[in-house]
Amino acid sequence: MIEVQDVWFGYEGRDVLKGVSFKFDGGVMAIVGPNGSGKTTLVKHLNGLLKPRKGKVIVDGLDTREHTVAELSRIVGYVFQNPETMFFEESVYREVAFGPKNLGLDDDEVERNVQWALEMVGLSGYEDRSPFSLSGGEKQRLAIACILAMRPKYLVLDEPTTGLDGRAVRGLVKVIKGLVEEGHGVILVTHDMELVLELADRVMLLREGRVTFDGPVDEFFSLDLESLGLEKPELLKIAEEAGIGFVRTVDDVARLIT
Ligand SMILES: Nc1ncnc2c1ncn2[C@@H]1O[C@H](COP(=O)(O)OP(=O)(O)OP(=O)(O)O)[C@@H](O)[C@H]1O
Repeated sequence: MIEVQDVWFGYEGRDVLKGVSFKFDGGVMAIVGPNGSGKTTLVKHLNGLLKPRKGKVIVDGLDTREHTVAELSRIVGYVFQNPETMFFEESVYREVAFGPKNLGLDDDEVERNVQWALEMVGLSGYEDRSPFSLSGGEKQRLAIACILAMRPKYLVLDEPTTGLDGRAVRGLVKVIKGLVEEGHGVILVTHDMELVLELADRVMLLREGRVTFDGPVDEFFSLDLESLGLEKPELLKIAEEAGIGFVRTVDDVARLIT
């Protein structure tokens, strides 16, 4: 369980998070909100990269103030925005092995974790490739594998679809669904409403450092999104025009109109 209790945080004396609270115990939660509302700042608290000025973050019983990022990263894995900037090894294998090696796992365990992580993201067979030679979508999946290889229970993905084309996004959606099936809790920070519709069970809306909505995905999409500067997914607009109510996928639409 991730518990965020009345968290306040600011940069240079300016408050960016103003009393954020929520609990997360699994499934897929999307964190959405305008630019600068504090989404990245909030999720950096979940593995201890940032510590609250006031309030608490507890992950599986550990207070993030009392534990290192390395310890907390075994529970909450954080995949950065623009992950390609973090690659530095000459091969995909070495890149993915870096995290588990750093945790002090033995060679067999490192090998097992790397193979499992690459398989989960559909990059088995890419071990000897240079990370820099991969496509945008493959780089995003490699970044996920690097974090997965440390076997965290929860995964935080910060803007994972930025710069990806439709095919790469579909690959990523498949990866995330696979992780959820394996019992991982996933927190998605995103502006991509199509992704929210397809994947999220729950949506949290941040505005100016405060949670202004936290509820099920269908309730979220019944809000006046335009006034929040967010675009309703095309699929939902079509479903509304056809009078079939809330749907999440094209398959739902097909089922409901036949
Ligand atoms: N290291 C930093 N130093 C100073 N100010 C920062 C720093 N990081 C973020 N900020 C400021 O804090 C506020 C919240 O930023 P944050 O990145 O958390 O928002 P966000 O909701 O993730 O935005 P976006 O959707 O644009 O990624 C912004 O005003 C930003 O300029």
